[in-house]
Amino acid sequence: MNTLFPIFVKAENLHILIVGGGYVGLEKTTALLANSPNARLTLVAPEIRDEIRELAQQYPKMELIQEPYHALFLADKDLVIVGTNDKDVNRQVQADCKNRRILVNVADTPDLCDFYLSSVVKKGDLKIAISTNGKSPTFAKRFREVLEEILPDSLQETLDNLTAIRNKLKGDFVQKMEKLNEITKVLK
Ligand SMILES: C[C@@]1(CC(=O)O)C2=NC(=C\c3[nH]c(c(CCC(=O)O)c3CC(=O)O)Cc3[nH]c(c(CC(=O)O)c3CCC(=O)O)/C=C3\N/C(=C\2)[C@@H](CCC(=O)O)[C@]3(C)CC(=O)O)/[C@H]1CCC(=O)O
Ligand SMILES: NC(=O)c1ccc[n+]([C@@H]2O[C@H](COP(=O)([O-])OP(=O)(O)OC[C@H]3O[C@@H](n4cnc5c(N)ncnc54)[C@H](O)[C@@H]3O)[C@@H](O)[C@H]2O)c1
Repeated sequence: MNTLFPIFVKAENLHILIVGGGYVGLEKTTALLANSPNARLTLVAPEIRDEIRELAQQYPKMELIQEPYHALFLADKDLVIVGTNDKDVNRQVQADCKNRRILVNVADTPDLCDFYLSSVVKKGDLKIAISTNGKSPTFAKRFREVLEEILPDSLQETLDNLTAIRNKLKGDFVQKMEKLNEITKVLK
């Protein structure tokens, strides 16, 4: 059964810890910054890839700590993503997070994840997150490419127009809702 509940997080309101500075650390850092360039990120690992160091130079709210993980690094963190090449470390981080009620993603172990990252389609203000319930991240990536190809750039204009109409509409909540539903029938 697919019981995942999708939400859109204002990552800039959070302090996120990434544990591991290899390919997985790079992939998850890139995904976060591509969507939320103002997110406060701390990455901890004894070895950190050069590409991650370059990102840290471009994003002032990203901090690197070149040390092995310690539970003390969880202080003040809201969300954690772990992807080291040491399964015991990954499991320890997950257990420490659970003890502190911090949401955690263990990249290579879906069963230990409180949340998954998704493939993200972006057309201006429209954002679509795709998940396959962990079944095939590659399918999610390919489906993102399909949607990116077929969604027209004019979507932003539609959204801007609808915002303008929404702000101008008079009447109570129900009247506004009925009007907006009427106007957008052509989109079906
Ligand atoms: C969507 C995306 C978001 C992102 O990471 O930003 C994402 N993985 C992406 C790519 C990708 N990851 C992997 C490949 C190699 C091919 C393959 O295995 O398919 C490719 C393809 C590539 O890179 O081309 C390997 C892999 N991934 C996971 C495992 C462990 C396992 O399944 O057991 C392994 C095996 C590791 C090993 O073998 O050791 C697990 C997860 N990966 C997820 C997300 C979560 C489920 C999302 C969902 O519900 O669909 C979940 C559960 C946890 C998480 O990571 O959050 C991003 C595409 C972004 C884009 O381009 O749009
Ligand atoms: N979910 C995914 O998308 C995905 C994709 C590919 C691989 N994986 C899996 O994720 C794991 C990591 O892969 P990788 O390619 O990033 O490995 P990698 O070898 O490139 O990097 C491992 C990183 O873990 C760090 N590390 C090791 N011990 C640590 C500790 N005690 N504290 C903090 N950091 C520590 C290392 O310093 C290094 O930065 C592998 O098990 C791999 O199979 C997951």
